[in-house]
Amino acid sequence: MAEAAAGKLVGRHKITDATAALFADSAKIPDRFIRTNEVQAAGAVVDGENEASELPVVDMARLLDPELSASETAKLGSACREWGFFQLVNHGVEAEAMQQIKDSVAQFFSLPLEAKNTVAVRGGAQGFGHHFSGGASTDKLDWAECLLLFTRPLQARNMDAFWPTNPPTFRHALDRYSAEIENLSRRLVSSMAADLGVSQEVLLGAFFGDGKGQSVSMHHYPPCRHRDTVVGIPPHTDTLGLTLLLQVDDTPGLQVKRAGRWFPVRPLPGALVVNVGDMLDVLTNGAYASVEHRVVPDARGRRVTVATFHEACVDGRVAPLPELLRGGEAPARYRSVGILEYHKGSGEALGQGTRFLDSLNLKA
Ligand SMILES: O=C(O)CCC(=O)C(=O)O
Ligand SMILES: [Fe+2]
Repeated sequence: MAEAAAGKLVGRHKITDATAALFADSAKIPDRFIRTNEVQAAGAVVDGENEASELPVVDMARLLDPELSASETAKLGSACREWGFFQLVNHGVEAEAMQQIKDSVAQFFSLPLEAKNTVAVRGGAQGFGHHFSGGASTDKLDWAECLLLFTRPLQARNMDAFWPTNPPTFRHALDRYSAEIENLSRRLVSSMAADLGVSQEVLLGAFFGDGKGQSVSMHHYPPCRHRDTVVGIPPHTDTLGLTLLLQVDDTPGLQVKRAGRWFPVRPLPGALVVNVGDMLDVLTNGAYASVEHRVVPDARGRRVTVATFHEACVDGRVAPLPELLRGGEAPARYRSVGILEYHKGSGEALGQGTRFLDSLNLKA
């Protein structure tokens, strides 16, 4: 949900003492958090026991193996087209880097509020606080705390203001994890280029060329005794290009929408959950789907996650890749938009509870 420019347009609230007390004991939920109507209107949840409801699984080791690569690339492509989501196993992120970021983020969220508020939001996108507020329920709050930080390009980091020094491992852990995830994303995007039949150089440049942004959004969803009345994160699509989600514990909560119903994601041990964001949907001219998802808090366990977002554009524009339009032979599904207008538009849309991608759709 995070994007660089949105904070200027849509506010993020600080976490208050009253909210911290509520998150520690959810016996009685105040009005500001009660969203029963929204929860009911969002639709039915599919029974997670049904095997057919499982998210596709993609194996990075197979993508890199010359003998297995072709079939695994096809699997990756169909996951991005059909679901917009998959679990990535054997991703190769160093085990120690994974453990460090998990421990550091979990420890940060366990601190008293006063310590967390040393890196509180200050009117912009970054820092510790609630999610972006706005949309259909402007006055309502999510059942979650969030620490959002810009990690790339390196000059976008505002370490003094927003990077915690408590726990002492935090900054190093995030720096290392950010680099690991960028490297992994490069490998994934290369395989996506192979699946799409477009130049690897162009797609890699779109994501990782000079100045391209990476941001990391860390979430803590406290348990809630009245989970059917509150919202962890409301239904949304990710406005940037590609998201890789690390689930720190095995508490479920993420749900993906498919054919009008919500499919719970059951975290595979050690896997990352990857999803297509709106920018990649536009770049692929709609071939890859940016799909709605949401988070429902658990009744008993807390849930901690680390979502890493990468933005993507070509020559400063978010537009279908010319290769996919085959010199005008294939109709463009989306109009082209400059990156600044894109960020501004998605920030405004978020505030109005609409989706900026829809305004780019030429077929709508
Ligand atoms: O925490 C999660 O499971 C999902 C987070 C998410 O969807 C987001 O930050 O955009
Ligand atoms: Fe998301």
